[in-house]
Amino acid sequence: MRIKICGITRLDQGQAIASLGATALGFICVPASPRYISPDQIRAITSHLPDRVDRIGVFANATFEQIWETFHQAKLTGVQLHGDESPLFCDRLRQELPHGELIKAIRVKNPQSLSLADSFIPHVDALLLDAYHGQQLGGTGLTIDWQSLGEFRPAIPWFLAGGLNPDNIINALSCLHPDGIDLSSGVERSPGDKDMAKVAQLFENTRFAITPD
Ligand SMILES: O=C(O)c1ccccc1N[C@@H]1O[C@H](COP(=O)(O)O)[C@@H](O)[C@H]1O
Repeated sequence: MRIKICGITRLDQGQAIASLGATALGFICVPASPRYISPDQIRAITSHLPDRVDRIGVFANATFEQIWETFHQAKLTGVQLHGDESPLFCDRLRQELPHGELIKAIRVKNPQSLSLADSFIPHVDALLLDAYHGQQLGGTGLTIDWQSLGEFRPAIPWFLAGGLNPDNIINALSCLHPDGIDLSSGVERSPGDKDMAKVAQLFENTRFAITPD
């Protein structure tokens, strides 16, 4: 199972989280977010990470040019689209960033949200399900009703996100079997500042779900 820790803003924390076993780190490229980090600041972190760790930029309704430039400038390996991007937009990104992993986030509001997720399957590499919030796009700490995802088995890998933390992760993974999990606010002291004790606890509590290389 992949473990992505999102909202990284500090090199020391990024490196420590990679050492604990994160398979991916996420960087928030959404200017309105309190976890925003500039492309140059991301690069200062990504340049000092082990190659095995994926570096994912999180965007929401950004232009193609903004994503393309940030991807290269920040030395990212993937892009997470967390806004209202269309399948057509995903196709274009995939064409122009052929080596980048493309993850489409869907904010789950109702059963139709899962049909929307399915409609992206031919256009992206992975899906990510996050909780819906009326005003905020992500990093809300809200959880999805996991029971409502019982039938969700897309034909491509998917991440479970939304309000996950060291305390609820065992319960979440007893209900669902995602290919990956993604956490942000559940393992931080304040936006962008990770709580390393909580991150360590998370890895301890998910050890049962991690298959050795
Ligand atoms: O974290 C943010 O500030 C953010 C802003 C805009 C879009 C996405 C954002 N974060 C993503 O939200 C989910 C869930 O976060 P949480 O665990 O509930 O705090 C995660 O995928 C982040 O990448």
